[in-house]
Amino acid sequence: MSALEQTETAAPVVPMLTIRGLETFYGKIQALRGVDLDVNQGEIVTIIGANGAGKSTLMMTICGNPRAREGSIVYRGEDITQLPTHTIMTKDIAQSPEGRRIFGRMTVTENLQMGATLQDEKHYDDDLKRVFTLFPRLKERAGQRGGTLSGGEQQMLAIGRALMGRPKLLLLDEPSLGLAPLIVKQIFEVIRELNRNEGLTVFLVEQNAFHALRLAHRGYVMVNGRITMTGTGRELLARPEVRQAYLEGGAH
Ligand SMILES: Nc1ncnc2c1ncn2[C@@H]1O[C@H](COP(=O)(O)OP(=O)(O)OP(=O)(O)O)[C@@H](O)[C@H]1O
Repeated sequence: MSALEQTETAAPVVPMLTIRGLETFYGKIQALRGVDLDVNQGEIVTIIGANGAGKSTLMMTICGNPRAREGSIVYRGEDITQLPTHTIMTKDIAQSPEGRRIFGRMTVTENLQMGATLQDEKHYDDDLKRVFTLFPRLKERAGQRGGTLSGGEQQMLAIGRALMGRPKLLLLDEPSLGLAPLIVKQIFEVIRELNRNEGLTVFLVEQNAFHALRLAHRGYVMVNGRITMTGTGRELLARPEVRQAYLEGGAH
């Protein structure tokens, strides 16, 4: 195929998130060191790395807390680097944070309602139905308090709550953390479906490199606040350095 044919047939790349030279500090501790990263519309992009590499900090910096000291974050053409978190969250970005942070005393349905507060009420019934279809376990436990759910159900609830905000970009921080392999598989399958069927763009922070790189179109490896490698999920999975550091002996 000629280069021209390739250009004609390839789907256009539409940048969704463009991060350049990002530096984030906690007091004197520098957590991000000149991070460059791109997420295009319709992609699943993952960032993998060891404990303390800076993955969560990157995700939180995208959401404005902590704020970047240097560099820029452009979301769908708009520079959001210095915007407050509550403003960023009105821009069709939803986050499912590490540790889930669901409301333990509220029921499953009430938790989901909290995710819909910025949405038009007319979508509510349909959106609730959609989350219950994606995660039938949540439907079965609709009236149960969040704090009494299993870890896997809490993770489904955190993702479901994020989806109630009708995001165009879904940020997921370690959805596999502490979960049994079968539940991880189920949750990742839902993320794949959302991406394939609805074109949802996903940015996924993960320590579980095996699952994350199999799911993602592209991945980044972070070491000590720096991006050290990038490639397609498949390319990274095949690299000996990645296998040695993040796969061999690891639980997957
Ligand atoms: N609130 C904070 N105050 C001071 N230092 C922090 C704070 N949060 C994170 N750090 C430091 O910033 C660095 C990056 O941490 P971060 O949580 O982003 O890493 P991570 O890659 O997400 O790790 P994990 O996979 O363990 O969640 C670490 O050295 C950590 O100790």
